[in-house]
Amino acid sequence: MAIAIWQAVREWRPMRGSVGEPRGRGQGGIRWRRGVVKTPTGAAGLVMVTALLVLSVAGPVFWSGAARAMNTEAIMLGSSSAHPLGTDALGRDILARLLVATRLSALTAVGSVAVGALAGIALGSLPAMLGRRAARATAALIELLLAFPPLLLMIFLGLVTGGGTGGAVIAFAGAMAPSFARLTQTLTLSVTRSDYVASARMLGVSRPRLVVRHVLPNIAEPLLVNLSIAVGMAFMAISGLSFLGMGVRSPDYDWGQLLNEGLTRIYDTPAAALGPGVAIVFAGVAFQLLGEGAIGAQADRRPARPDDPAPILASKPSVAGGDRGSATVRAENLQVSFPAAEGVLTPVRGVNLTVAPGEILGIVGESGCGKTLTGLALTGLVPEPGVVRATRLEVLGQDPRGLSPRQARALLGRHTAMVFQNPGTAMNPVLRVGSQLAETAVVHHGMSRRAAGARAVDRLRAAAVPAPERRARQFPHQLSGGTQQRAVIAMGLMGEARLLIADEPTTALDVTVQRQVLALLRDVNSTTGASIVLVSHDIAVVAETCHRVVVMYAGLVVEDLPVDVLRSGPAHPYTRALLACALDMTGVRDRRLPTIPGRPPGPGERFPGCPFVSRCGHAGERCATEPPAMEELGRGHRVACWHPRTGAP
Ligand SMILES: Nc1ncnc2c1ncn2[C@@H]1O[C@H](COP(=O)(O)OP(=O)(O)OP(=O)(O)O)[C@@H](O)[C@H]1O
Repeated sequence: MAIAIWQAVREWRPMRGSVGEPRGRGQGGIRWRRGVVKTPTGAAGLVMVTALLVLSVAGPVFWSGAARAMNTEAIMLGSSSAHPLGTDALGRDILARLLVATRLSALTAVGSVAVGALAGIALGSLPAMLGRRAARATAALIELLLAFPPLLLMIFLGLVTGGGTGGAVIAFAGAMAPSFARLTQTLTLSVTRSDYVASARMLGVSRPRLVVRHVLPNIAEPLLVNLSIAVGMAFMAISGLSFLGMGVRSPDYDWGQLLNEGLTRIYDTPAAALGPGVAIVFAGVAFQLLGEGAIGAQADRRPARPDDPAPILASKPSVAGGDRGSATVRAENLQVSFPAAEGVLTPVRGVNLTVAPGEILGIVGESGCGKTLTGLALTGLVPEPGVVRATRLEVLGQDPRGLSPRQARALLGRHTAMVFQNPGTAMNPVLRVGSQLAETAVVHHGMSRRAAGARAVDRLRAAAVPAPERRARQFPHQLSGGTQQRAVIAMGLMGEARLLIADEPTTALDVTVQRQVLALLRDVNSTTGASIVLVSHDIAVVAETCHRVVVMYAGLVVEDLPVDVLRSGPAHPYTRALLACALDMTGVRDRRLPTIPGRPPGPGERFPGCPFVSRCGHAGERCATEPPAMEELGRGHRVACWHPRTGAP
């Protein structure tokens, strides 16, 4: 039994779960619970835990009479149909006592975990609430407590408290609290680095409130999983203490005490020891399975590996210094629809895309394929009465659809910048360029007008605007198109932009200025580490600027590929046709420019198979009837085509 306690306490290793992913309140929990039931281990654990719960409630109600009834004529009887586990030294039925003891065993296990977890969570959260020095001292205290072997700590606490039921509870709680404190500290740290917490902090939320409202709800899932496993361990450990005489004492009794009594007659009546032993193992396994099931459910909720983009750039530290591991943008089954006289129009029919930190993603496709609306949906700017739906939509860790105006300002205003096609309309014509830029810093960063003005000039310089001091004093119409676009990009740089969405930023510019603006975007990306989504109908522009390209057709992504694969040979006939149509300035000048015959389906049209079928030279029967699923071709290259091509276009 001592070995069992040792293993129970020693094997208690808190497991980390997924954190920092803000979910719609309640929804994540429901999916989590459903996930637990769906996994075989989780379902088995749930059934076993429910059985234990029922027994701990019903046991004392139905069997306490039998458990108490002494019978001097039935002392120390062996197993029989009347007493399956035999009787004890006072002639009491051991099975009845075992069933009755379920309640106390469960109460002590759950109670000790509750006390230990509360103490651990409180201690582990302190570093995030306190000032730097106090936080360091708390972290050191956690380290110190962790240095004590949990078994020794438990026995020590058991002895100090004088044993008994309360002593056993405190002993196990004290042994597990340091591990829980460490777990909470680690999880809290990862969440406090995320942008939504940074935003809340910048908005003046106090540290304790930050932890209670923003951090703890986001780490609740992994904590709960570990709690479940800890309860299983507690059953074994506290039974072990009782077995050793350091836990529950007469006249109370739990499974450990019954095991102790049974073990003295293991050779005569093995069932008397076997019964409590099986009960302890059953409870331990039940909570362990439930915890494992919850871990499985968490893992299932994470996106499948192939959907994760292969990072093309090493992730640069973002300006905001935030959640570096996660994607800047993640959209799954993104749809944008508009009510219309002829029914609902859905120009964006189910886009999946991910933008990694520091990545430049190009969205390319013919006019009307839904590129702009996709970009607008990411920034919460889809015009009324447009409806945005998505299985998952995250921009810098938050769903732009669920944000209050204040939150949207904090997220989109500070960390996201939009560069529009027409720089002339992107700036207020009656305000000087410098004061427009400064406005952003005053509103979002509370800068003084003077400091904001100085920053505006600095940012104009960073965006390679010539004579920035003079330009800052001018009105937008006094600037050339290229300089206007630079000024708009500079406006995006006023905050701590981690995501720049540039929608056809060079379409209104001549070729020379176009190249300069694209070079500036690449520059911004490499110097600030900001991710960029570049929307363009021009595949040559995208190929020149981006790390990765998403090709859209009729509101769907038909190909998602690294730019070198785009150059060497994309797989979708549509992408290949787009490339073939691209203007080649070095090519033969009198060559007739190829076009793609036909037109894409409109936003109100339905198609049972591939949307490109009517224009594709390689289409087969299946293409007209069955929509092709996105297939992984390796190296982050995915294509939705029944007949993907290979080789140079
Ligand atoms: N407010 C709106 N109401 C109804 N339909 C709209 C609205 N905005 C866009 N659409 C339709 O959605 C479709 C996709 O528009 P979107 O601007 O996203 O395409 P795009 O690929 O960016 O094209 P372009 O290159 O011409 O800008 C178009 O057919 C357009 O008519």
